[in-house]
Amino acid sequence: MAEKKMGAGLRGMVAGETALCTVGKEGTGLTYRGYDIEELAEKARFEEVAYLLLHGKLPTKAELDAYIAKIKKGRGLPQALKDALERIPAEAHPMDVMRTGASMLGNLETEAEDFSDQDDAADRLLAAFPSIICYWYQFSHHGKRIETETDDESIGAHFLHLLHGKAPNELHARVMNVSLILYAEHEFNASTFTARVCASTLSDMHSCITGAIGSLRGPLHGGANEKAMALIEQFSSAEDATKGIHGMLERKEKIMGFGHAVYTERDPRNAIIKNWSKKLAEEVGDTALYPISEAVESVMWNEKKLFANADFFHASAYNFMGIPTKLFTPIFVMSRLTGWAAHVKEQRAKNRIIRPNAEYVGPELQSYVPIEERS
Ligand SMILES: CC(=O)SCCNC(=O)CCNC(=O)[C@H](O)C(C)(C)COP(=O)(O)OP(=O)(O)OC[C@H]1O[C@@H](n2cnc3c(N)ncnc32)[C@H](O)[C@@H]1OP(=O)(O)O
Ligand SMILES: O=C([O-])CC(=O)C(=O)O
Repeated sequence: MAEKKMGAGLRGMVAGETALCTVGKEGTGLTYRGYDIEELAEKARFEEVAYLLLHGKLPTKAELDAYIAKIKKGRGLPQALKDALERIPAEAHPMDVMRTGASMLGNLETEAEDFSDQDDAADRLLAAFPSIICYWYQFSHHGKRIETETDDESIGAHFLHLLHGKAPNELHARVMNVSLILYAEHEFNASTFTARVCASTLSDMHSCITGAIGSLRGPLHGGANEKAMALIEQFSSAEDATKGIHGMLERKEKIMGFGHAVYTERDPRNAIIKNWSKKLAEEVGDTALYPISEAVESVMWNEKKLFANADFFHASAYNFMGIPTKLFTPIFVMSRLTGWAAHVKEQRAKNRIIRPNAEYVGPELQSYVPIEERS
């Protein structure tokens, strides 16, 4: 019997099982272990969601307190890692810094071969990522060697504190919390699939995460939030954006932060982050970025029936909190680490090496030609 031909990009193919997440059920849904994203974004702390993904259930109060204490303890960086970060130039892309940080930590705190400390490896990366990116950023851009151990209760506040040198206000801490929840998990997206393929060879946690960071970096995936910012910044007003996007569509250019491989009607994360972006716009008195973003959204829907994905309104939201554009995708890493590591654990628990086939489209069998006879 002929094998079923794969769709381009494996679109629509079921490539394995997961108990972690449903994406696009009935066109729009998103749940983490059965909990709806809208409810999690409204009521939960990111640390609870991390625990839910990594440990299979929402934590009790005592479990959450212990988990937060563990994360706080993991914020310090080994000297060898700081030395490595100090050698990375300011011009480097921060996603490359994240990739190096994960990999270097794997050299210094290698996971046990039997994976008995896989939870510790994941929790350490969760705690250390904000420290890694901010240590590098502050050293390379401002010549400062910062102390990365803060007393902030949340991972989002810890990041903003290290970035701005002071604890964030309540609104900013809340938006970071929501943002980290929204980005935490998304089934078999490209970066998570990368992590699972790596895990299926029985490789170590740090290799899986390092590979996943590489996949997330691309502009068709996590890198889209930075590209969305660059797009919005091109325009001076909502009218200018409307005209500009029409022109881009006529020229068949891709509009970053729109479309999705799975959702067909809307990305449920968009309305949530858009709402918070609006609140931030009011806080800073913005009269440009938010209306421009809405204008882009409206043209994309009216002209192409393409909706904003999770990345689009994250751009303005992060900008309003004073986060440099090039640090946008590293925030995605700080969050998605939880989904990646949970998938690594899930893959390991019921493993078979992931090794699909390819349809061969190359030349027929041919004879080797000695080099002196080749034209
Ligand atoms: C958190 C995340 O990772 S979400 C995704 C972030 N990425 C982006 O925002 C990048 C921009 N978007 C895209 O490139 C795509 O929509 C993807 C990568 C997200 C999904 O890709 P696919 O599932 O392959 O969608 P596909 O490319 O088949 O889109 C269908 C049609 O819509 C068009 N389209 C899709 N997205 C866009 C877009 N952002 N701008 C303009 N046209 C688009 C395609 O060109 C295609 O048109 P065609 O049939 O005439 O060729
Ligand atoms: O699911 C995808 O393909 C991309 C995405 O939205 C995510 O990873 O959050």
